[in-house]
Amino acid sequence: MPLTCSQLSVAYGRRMVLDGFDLALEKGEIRALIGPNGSGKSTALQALAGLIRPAAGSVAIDGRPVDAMPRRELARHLAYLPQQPTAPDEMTVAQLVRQGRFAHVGLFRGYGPDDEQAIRWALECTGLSGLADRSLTELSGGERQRAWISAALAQEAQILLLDEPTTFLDIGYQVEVLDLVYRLSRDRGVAIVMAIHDLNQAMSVCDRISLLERGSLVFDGDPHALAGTSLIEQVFRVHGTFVPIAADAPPHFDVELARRSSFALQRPRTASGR
Ligand SMILES: Nc1ncnc2c1ncn2[C@@H]1O[C@H](COP(=O)(O)OP(=O)(O)OP(=O)(O)O)[C@@H](O)[C@H]1O
Repeated sequence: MPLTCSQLSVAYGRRMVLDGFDLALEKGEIRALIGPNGSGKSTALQALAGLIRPAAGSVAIDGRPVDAMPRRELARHLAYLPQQPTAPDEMTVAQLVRQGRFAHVGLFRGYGPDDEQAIRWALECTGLSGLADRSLTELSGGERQRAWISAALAQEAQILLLDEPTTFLDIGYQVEVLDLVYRLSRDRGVAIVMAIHDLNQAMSVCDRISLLERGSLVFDGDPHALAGTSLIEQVFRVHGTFVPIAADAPPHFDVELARRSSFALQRPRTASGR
């Protein structure tokens, strides 16, 4: 079992934002973390990455607690891509991706052929080989997103935590990233947890789905099982139905667009009538 956590809870100050979160991530599994804004997805990913000290519970990789693991060793097992990563403006794509190898090089071992190959592979996978010498400021939002994905890939970790990896991407690159995630899991046995807002992409690509509501896990199971519940409607406060799309694929959620507003757009008139 590459990544596990049990009864993981995180508080910011006195406010508990993740409460009793459980995960048992298998080798090669793709797990979607879904839930409304502010439900705790990013917090869960940060806690899984060992970046936040939990108020309770613990995270382990192959049974070893991550908080006892030296950072470099942890980075060889686990790559984490936050929602809004930052880097110095002048950094080039190649430099950023090169940094992804930091866990594999050290005081006594510089960059070798293996590292150069991993960097080339990571750039190719994200279609960035031609932009390697561009600085990050000279990229579009989507290209920058792919540069960060590339850096995470160069890390060649067996566990990949991705926080909304398709957010800034056009539909073509969204599909490419999801295909890449699928190939990494199936061909290389990489276990992936990704926070994602597109429910139907999660239904199509992921083996299992964890649904969070106000910091609590309200569902953990496969997409077919989720489609058998009314949780999506309840948790996201929408109307819709799951509709079949193909015999061998999980159904997709067809949301009903009510074209109604829950708040008045018209400003109340004053006594003067204006
Ligand atoms: N550094 C912080 N300090 C205090 N509260 C925080 C901090 N980061 C997040 N929160 C709060 O914790 C809760 C969970 O936030 P989190 O970012 O994990 O949600 P999320 O599900 O990833 O949301 P989104 O879909 O909007 O990205 C929210 O109520 C948020 O306001």
